[in-house]
Amino acid sequence: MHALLPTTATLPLFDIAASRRIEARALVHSPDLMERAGLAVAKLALALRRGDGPVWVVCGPGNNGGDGRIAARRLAEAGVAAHVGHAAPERPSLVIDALLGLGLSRPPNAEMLATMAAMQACSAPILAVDLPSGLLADTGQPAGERAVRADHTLVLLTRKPGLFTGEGRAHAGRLWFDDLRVAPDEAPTADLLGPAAQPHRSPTSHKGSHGQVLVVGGAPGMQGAARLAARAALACGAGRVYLDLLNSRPDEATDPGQPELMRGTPAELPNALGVIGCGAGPAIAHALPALLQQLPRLVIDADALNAIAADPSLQGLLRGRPASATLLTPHPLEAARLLGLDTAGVQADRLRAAQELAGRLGCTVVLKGSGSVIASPDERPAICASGGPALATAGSGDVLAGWLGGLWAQQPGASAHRIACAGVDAHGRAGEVDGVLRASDLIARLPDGR
Ligand SMILES: NC(=O)C1=CN([C@@H]2O[C@H](COP(=O)(O)OP(=O)(O)OC[C@H]3O[C@@H](n4cnc5c(N)ncnc54)[C@H](O)[C@@H]3O)[C@@H](O)[C@H]2O)[C@@H](O)CC1
Ligand SMILES: Nc1ncnc2c1ncn2[C@@H]1O[C@H](COP(=O)(O)OP(=O)(O)O)[C@@H](O)[C@H]1O
Repeated sequence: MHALLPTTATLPLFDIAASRRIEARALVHSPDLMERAGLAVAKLALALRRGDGPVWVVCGPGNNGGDGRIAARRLAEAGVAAHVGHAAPERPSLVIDALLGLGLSRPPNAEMLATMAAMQACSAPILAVDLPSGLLADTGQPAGERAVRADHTLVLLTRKPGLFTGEGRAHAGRLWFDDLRVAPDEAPTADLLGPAAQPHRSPTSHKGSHGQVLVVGGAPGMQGAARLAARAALACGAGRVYLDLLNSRPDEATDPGQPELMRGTPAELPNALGVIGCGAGPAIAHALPALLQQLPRLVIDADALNAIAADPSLQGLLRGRPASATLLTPHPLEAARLLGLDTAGVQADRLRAAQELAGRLGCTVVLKGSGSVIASPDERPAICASGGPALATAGSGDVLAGWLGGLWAQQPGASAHRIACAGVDAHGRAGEVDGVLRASDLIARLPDGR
């Protein structure tokens, strides 16, 4: 058993169907899986309980409840009072939530909701078994009006995608994992991102070796967005970074605070990697047909995504681009516009929404938000568990777009999917600070992308 985050390597995630298959095959050789699960829960409970009071074990009707009952027996064997039932004992030292796990199949009824509310009202920490009760393992959304908000979750046998995206992070608390000594014997449903290896930077390299980035955006009043993207591409290590500020005066400074940035246009830089849309406003719509047809690699963000959502002919141009040449970075509302859904429809199943969008438009998609999802045609999707609420600040998405552009400019042979995985994870890790972060500070925190 060990803490799951931060990850030091990319790890496999398995959805409910895959977890069931793995469990069924493992049970043939290891019929004592539930004993192992209960023992692991009891061990963690002993480490987590606060004070000397009894442990309250809330068991449901299925195997999740079975794990809880075994944990209660093991705790009793260790000399700790374990109270199994749906009413809280006096001053519990810990609550074990073994009400519902992988088998959650419908919104919890009133009785279940009342038990969940009673657990939540307890002052003792909550340890969820496998999943916080009421949270859907595949999507990270509550099945009904609420799911348990645990302080800790001990994930068993397989890591489930819903723990890392959508509402999963907010409900699971600190994540622990025990594989119950079973090695998964099928391909994962998705990857949980670990840190990417840094690309090599040759001692004889020169600025021409590290690519060109052209940032197109920053209409009057929103120039900061494009400047943040350009600064991030520069900080990442791109050899040359140019800005094309939309509707700017010819004598307007590109970025007074960043003298390394240069002015450039798509016509002058036909081989540059384009980062387009940051702070662009509606004016980007006119520039998009040429950008989509001319620039070999594109990171498309913000207003460029909205313009594409509103214009089927731009969607056609996007679909006509070569494979692995385009990376879209929508937040949930932008993704909803592109899919013709509302935001709730996207958030209801983020993995599926990102895959659907990637398939429809033939692009790599980074669906941003807690647990960003990376999806591409013909690639296994990935979920990024790094990042946190410090990233919920204006401009952090512009920094991401610029960072992705800077990484990709330096690695022209890498697929859009690989760049997205590497860049999103680095961006998330740089954003893991207590309190608040300004987008420009985020650039300083990002490791250089060599
Ligand atoms: N079988 C084994 O050996 C192992 C089982 N494990 C545990 O088993 C769990 C899965 O067990 P189950 O498949 O029995 O699933 P659960 O225990 O999660 O739930 C299934 C039961 O809950 C009921 N139910 C589902 N949704 C409900 C709702 N909204 N309101 C009321 N009742 C509802 C179902 O009708 C069924 O009776 C895992 O999450 C994990 O905790 C793991 O320990 C691995 C080993
Ligand atoms: N609570 C959070 N947890 C993890 N990442 C977050 C969170 N809030 C925001 N982010 C990340 O911050 C970035 C915000 O991007 P975006 O919404 O486009 O902002 P902006 O347009 O202001 O730059 C995305 O990469 C998103 O995934």
